[in-house]
Amino acid sequence: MNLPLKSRLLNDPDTQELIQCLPQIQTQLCQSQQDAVFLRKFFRGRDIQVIMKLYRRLCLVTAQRLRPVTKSSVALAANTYCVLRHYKEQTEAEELLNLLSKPHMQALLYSHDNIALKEYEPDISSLARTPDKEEETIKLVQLVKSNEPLGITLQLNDVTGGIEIARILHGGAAHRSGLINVGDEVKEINGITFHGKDPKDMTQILSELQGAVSMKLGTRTRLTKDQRSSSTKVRALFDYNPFDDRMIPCPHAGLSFQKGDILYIVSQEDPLWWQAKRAGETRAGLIPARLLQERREILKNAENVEEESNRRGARSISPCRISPKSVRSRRVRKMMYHAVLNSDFDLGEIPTYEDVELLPPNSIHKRPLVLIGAPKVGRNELKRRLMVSNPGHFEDVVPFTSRQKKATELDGVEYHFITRDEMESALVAHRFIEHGEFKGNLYGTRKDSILSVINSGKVCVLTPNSQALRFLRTAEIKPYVIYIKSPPFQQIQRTRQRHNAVFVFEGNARPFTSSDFDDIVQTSMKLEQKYGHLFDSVIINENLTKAASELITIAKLAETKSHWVPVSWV
Ligand SMILES: Nc1ncnc2c1ncn2[C@@H]1O[C@H](COP(=O)(O)OP(=O)(O)OP(=O)(O)O)[C@@H](O)[C@H]1O
Repeated sequence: MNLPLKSRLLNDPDTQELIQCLPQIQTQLCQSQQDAVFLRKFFRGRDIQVIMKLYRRLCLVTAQRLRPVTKSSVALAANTYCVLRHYKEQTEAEELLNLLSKPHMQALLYSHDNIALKEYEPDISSLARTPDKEEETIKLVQLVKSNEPLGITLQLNDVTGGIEIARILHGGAAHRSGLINVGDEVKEINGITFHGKDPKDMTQILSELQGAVSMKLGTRTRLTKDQRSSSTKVRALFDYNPFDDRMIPCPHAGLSFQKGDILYIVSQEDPLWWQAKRAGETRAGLIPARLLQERREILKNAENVEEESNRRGARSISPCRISPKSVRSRRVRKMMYHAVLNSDFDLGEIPTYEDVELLPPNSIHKRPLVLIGAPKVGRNELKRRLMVSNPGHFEDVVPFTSRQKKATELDGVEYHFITRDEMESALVAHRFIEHGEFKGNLYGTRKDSILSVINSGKVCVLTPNSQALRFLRTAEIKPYVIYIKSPPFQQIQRTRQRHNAVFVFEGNARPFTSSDFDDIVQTSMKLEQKYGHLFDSVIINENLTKAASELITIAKLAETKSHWVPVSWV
């Protein structure tokens, strides 16, 4: 057991057997003495022995049929951590908390999940990291560096103490030269020795170089995998600034982006750090891979859940802060099926990246326009103005209700009137994209109403609640989502008061109050935060005439231009 690694490898029974068989093979196969020498050297080589050993271990593990108990130990640990924080005083809890917060434990759980999810590649290179001295070749590379970075990141090889090229950023100077590979050891750059130095200091030196750069690189005899190229296009579902990211190997090599940006993924070689660029750009930067971002979000959500439950706990000890009257009026408004900002809606969805593709315009399937916005921000006013701008081209859908028809109403005009039983069975069959109950009556918009407008060749215009986006964003409907955003408080107050705008609820009209404006501004912010990544266009509804004309322009573009959509829609 205590034999040095080399002797242990040479004692590997399978390779021993192979070596013993060599003379026999030699007489049958080898043409020359040179070939025989090569084969012997090859089988005695360290790499092949490591492979054999690994193979035998894998056979053993496969035979044992090990199964992971869970595939999400990271999330489980995060949840456990949150729960345990309430019991900090107890020694056992404190000990476990301490254990779970250790980076090594987190790394272990993270690796466990990767293996459980089979998110690994058989990379045996780390076992045979030291190249044989006589097999190492030195190459001299000359580049001319302008203001742009070289486009490489460095890492320390713990075994050799050398500094290696960890990544080559797609489109950067190093990538374009085609002369540098991942895994090359940087011996010298412009006469500065790199061996044994700190990669961070060396990265700094690299960034300061100007003009001709002479690099002395040690190349591996083993083949490094080519950077896997991929044409995946994604829409970012979160904002990212590499300089705020403590995990990124080199912030200068990062690519910052905002929610909704379209990114071209040029390499997914590294399971934690992808390389991406924007359309038209040549140089790529590092972005967190989907897997890494998901894990981060899971941890963040666990923290938020904990904070939320703490807040709720705090609220429950100070009841009756809101007067009974305001509670009642709030409840009445929430019961109507808009304005429900229910955080349960998106549970289970982790916003990272959405694979997208360009959808060309289609005169047969005109994409429905979906206006999303805070209640009373002006969606219906804008819809009305859009529809009169081109009568017969746009159409809205008539909702269904179980309420009694009034004498002044016509079936199929204000509503389709059906019985409660009919309404309920359609609900059970998931035929509604949104529904709600008000004063004992059901109301809702049916999916087939939308499809029938689409099939008629008209542009369907909808103003559903934001939660309906989940049911609308399908390959069948392919909606174009326009966010009607509130201007800041002072502007909304000024424009609405100048326009004598009224707040209508259940047929009763009254002037807007400051608290209504405040509600609109706050709800707008929350909607944007939660659904911003799903918006194709944004209109700020300050000046009504301007906002309406923007809507008309956007509607035209939605119909006549290609747009990025989830890849499954194309
Ligand atoms: N930019 C604007 N300037 C002035 N008044 C506006 C503007 N936009 C809308 N309004 C007025 O604000 C009031 C509310 O607008 P509207 O009914 O369109 O809101 P909404 O978003 O459709 O509300 P809900 O979603 O609750 O039906 C109306 O009186 C409308 O004329």
